[in-house]
Amino acid sequence: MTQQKTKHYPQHIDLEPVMHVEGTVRLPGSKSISNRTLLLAALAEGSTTIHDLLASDDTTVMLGALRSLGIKWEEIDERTIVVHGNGGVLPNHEADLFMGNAGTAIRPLTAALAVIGGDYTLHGVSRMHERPIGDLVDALTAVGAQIEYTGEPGFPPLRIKRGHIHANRMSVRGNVSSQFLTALLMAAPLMARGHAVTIDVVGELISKPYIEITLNLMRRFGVTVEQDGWASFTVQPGRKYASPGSIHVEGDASSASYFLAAGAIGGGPVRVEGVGRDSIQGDVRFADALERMGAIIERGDNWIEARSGADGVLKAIDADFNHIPDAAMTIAVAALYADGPSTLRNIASWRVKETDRLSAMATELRKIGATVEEGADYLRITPPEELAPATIDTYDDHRMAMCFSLAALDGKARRGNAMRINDPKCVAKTFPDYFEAFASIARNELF
Ligand SMILES: O=C(O)C1=C[C@@H](OP(=O)(O)O)[C@@H](O)[C@H](O)C1
Ligand SMILES: C=C(OP(=O)(O)O)C(=O)O
Repeated sequence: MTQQKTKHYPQHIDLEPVMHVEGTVRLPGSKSISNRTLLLAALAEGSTTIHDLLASDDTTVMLGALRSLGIKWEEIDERTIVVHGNGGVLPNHEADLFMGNAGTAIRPLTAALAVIGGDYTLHGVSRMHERPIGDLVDALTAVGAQIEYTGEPGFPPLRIKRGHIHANRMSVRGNVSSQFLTALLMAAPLMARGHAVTIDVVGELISKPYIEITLNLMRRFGVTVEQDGWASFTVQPGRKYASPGSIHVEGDASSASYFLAAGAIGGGPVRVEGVGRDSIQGDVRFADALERMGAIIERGDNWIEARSGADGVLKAIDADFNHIPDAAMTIAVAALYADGPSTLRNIASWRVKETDRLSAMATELRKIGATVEEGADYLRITPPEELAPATIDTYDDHRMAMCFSLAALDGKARRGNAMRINDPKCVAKTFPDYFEAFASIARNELF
């Protein structure tokens, strides 16, 4: 019943040093677009054919949840799914939903289920039970939702019952995760029955480009949100989701970052296909950061290409990465090849993702010889004279595994090394075939 095919991974992968990278990679579908599209299609009137949907752990849990809720969908082929929307009504009023570690599944579903009402339990892997959800639950309970914590207050698991929602105006904090605002926005048309619903953001809003993805996809499903800067968002009464008929999922711009960085470090050109200059994903701006580091970037409608600059040495960077928290992890590893210390600022949200990424990143970069200063919300990375071979722990975090594969690359300033990546199966969260794709751009045997 799940879409993702089971794949077998070894306990660790040993990467040989890579002398040169070059080639083209077709990206898997965007996780952020896939999971939003699945939920919007389920809530819409009519059937939606979704092309190039991501097949990974995060979409598998969303598809499984929709099926448990009584939403019908079928797989046409490996990359195409048809979801039969049920117009904002869920056939099953009771369900136990396993959400893995997918923030893009549990947060939007919590809001939608709390508004629709029923008897639902949402839980996930142990790390999911340490990832905050209190700001979203507070926003929903303040307008009449019934949500209980069955474990630690502020964290999943959750039990959602039928509440009495009266939401003309609601507010949510935006400084821990933008996914809470995304969740409320996607549920807002279900609340805007006979009156408008305004959502005010309290304090700072992080990861803003992800809100743009949400608004863009809601618009494609027929609901326009009125926006007052980043401070408040209004859905007018009577707006309902309607299927656009068919929708195409862009390639994942965060997944693109590993290949673009590879091209920038290891010669290139490396081209990614599936995202381009018109992408709706903020993470395409990762290419701008690489450009600042001296890489040569070219962009087409549906592709981006990176290669090393004229002297081949990456320039150190000091920048705010709040807008691209996921792709910024790739910059942290690219910084190993830079001509001086790099500073990644305003990335406190790293602490509450798949692992505490500030701490994990600092620990693993040090194994390769870097000097790392770990602040509350920043990392300062000074590359070593020479990179050391290392065994990298991945903390059940797909991005740790994917980023650190880059340290096998030969750069102009520093040579790559044999890298052992422990527990490579964690890449299945968003990119089950990552290591095959990485091997396809290595111009010597990788394994
Ligand atoms: O809405 C989304 O699709 C996402 C938002 C970001 O999370 P935060 O808003 O928690 O930073 C990002 O890190 C995550 O991978 C996907
Ligand atoms: C933070 C991430 O995931 P999630 O959608 O679970 O928040 C991520 O993919 O880097």
